[in-house]
Amino acid sequence: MCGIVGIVSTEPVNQQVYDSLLLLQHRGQDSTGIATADGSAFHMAKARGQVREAFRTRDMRSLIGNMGLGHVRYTTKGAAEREEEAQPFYVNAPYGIILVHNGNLTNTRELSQDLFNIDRRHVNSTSDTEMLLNVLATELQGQITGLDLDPDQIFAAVEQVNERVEGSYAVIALIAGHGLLAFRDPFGIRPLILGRRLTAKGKEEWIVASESLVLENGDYEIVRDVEPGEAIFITLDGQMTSRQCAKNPRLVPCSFEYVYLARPDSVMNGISVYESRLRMGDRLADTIAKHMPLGDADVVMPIPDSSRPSAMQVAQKLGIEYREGFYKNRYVGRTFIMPGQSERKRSVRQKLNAMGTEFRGKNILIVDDSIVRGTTSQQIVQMARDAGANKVTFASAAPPVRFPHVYGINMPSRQELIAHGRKIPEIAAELGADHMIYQEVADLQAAITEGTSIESLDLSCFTGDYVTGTVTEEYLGWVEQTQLS
Ligand SMILES: O=P(O)(O)OC[C@H]1O[C@H](OP(=O)(O)OP(=O)(O)O)[C@H](O)[C@@H]1O
Ligand SMILES: NC(=O)CC[C@H](N)C(=O)O
Ligand SMILES: [Mg+2]
Repeated sequence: MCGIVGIVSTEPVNQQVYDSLLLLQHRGQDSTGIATADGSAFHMAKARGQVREAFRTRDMRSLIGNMGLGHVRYTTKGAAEREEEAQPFYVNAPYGIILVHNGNLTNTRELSQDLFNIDRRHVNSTSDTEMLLNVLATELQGQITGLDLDPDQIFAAVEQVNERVEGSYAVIALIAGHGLLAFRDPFGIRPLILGRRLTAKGKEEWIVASESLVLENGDYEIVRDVEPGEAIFITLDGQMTSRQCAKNPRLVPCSFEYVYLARPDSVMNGISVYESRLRMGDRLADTIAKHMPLGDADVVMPIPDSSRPSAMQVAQKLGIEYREGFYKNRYVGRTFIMPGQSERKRSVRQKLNAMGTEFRGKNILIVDDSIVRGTTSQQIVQMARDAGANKVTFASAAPPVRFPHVYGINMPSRQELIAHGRKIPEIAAELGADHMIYQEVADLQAAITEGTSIESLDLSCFTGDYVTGTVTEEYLGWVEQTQLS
């Protein structure tokens, strides 16, 4: 996942885009970029690292214009360390398009061949986003007849993009001299939400972003989530039109957003992330009660930050004291979304420290939101033991992650997943825990969708069922061989 934002205003947008990216920082830490449009001229600044360290005052000064977009990257395809693969990407024809993308395309092999052989386009990186941009540019080029561009032509181009591209994509693009285009894949796997506000002068401003907290923070009214398969076009003077551009749209949002990725204070597809985490805790407590004699835990402890709501709820439901025994260094970022296993491993130790008094002689029930590679949990169990814990039970608010996630989360190979090919007692042994308890898949689904009309979720990393057709055994093998770990 990455974080994206786009704004059409009547005033300069550079600071607003910057502020929005700061709020989306938890979605990507590898690199970041901002682009603005001033009339028909684009301005762009992108760099490796986090928002606060990437942009200088001189970058901000150069980002002039009343329409803009921004990106924070968590690499899933291409190289995390190469600055030229940071987003946004730009093509000069037709009109000039600049684009950001959250998601991951699963038919990049076919796309790169078609772009070269049929469309005669040169893609200068290994990024799937640059391919997506070139497909959009080709299709838009195919629609235009004269100098003008109308929304019908744009929507027809997005229809073609939806035909050619597979995987997950929430996209925002600026079309020079015309406006802002945003669209979401036919399954709405990755999030995108639309907001509006009036300026002091009574003019309408629009925003699209990955998460609702950005809208709330900027005092925007939440209009709605962009529908799966829907495209939205906002002209430079604030006229908004939208159209369904997919043949068979069906909402199948990514469950991992609710488990880990999104900020708890966001509402995504009408579901409060925080409340879904509380419900995960509720259901996990029932499973724990079934599998563990209650005397086996003196305290419930979260692994800060993401598991706090679920752990709190587990403690309350089981009537066990909630204690915070791990102190988190707030200056270390999220470890799971760091590129490279050695950095992730080192960061867990830097990030968390166990406070002896909370552990000595006690039976501890540790709750984390998810266990993926086991990088965090292995070290946590050891830290608990070193601090004098008696029994250590480890509970996960998500089911075992046994399959790669190919829709925008960097867990491409089965071998690196601690639960892959292991039974639960074997995972416990691997982590050094006395006992392990995982959320059931049906409970996770119910915890997220309860009280909504959402029928399906992307649960592929737990079940191995992929909603887009192209994810075959052969594809997964190819991803394992070629992608980052
Ligand atoms: O099994 P692993 O491969 O270690 O991955 C899972 C862990 O990584 C995440 O924490 P992270 O430190 O990224 O962020 P957080 O502070 O939001 O919990 C997640 O919350 C788990 O704790
Ligand atoms: N996590 C994401 O959304 C990543 C977007 C894109 N696939 C990239 O690697 O840059
Ligand atoms: Mg965590």
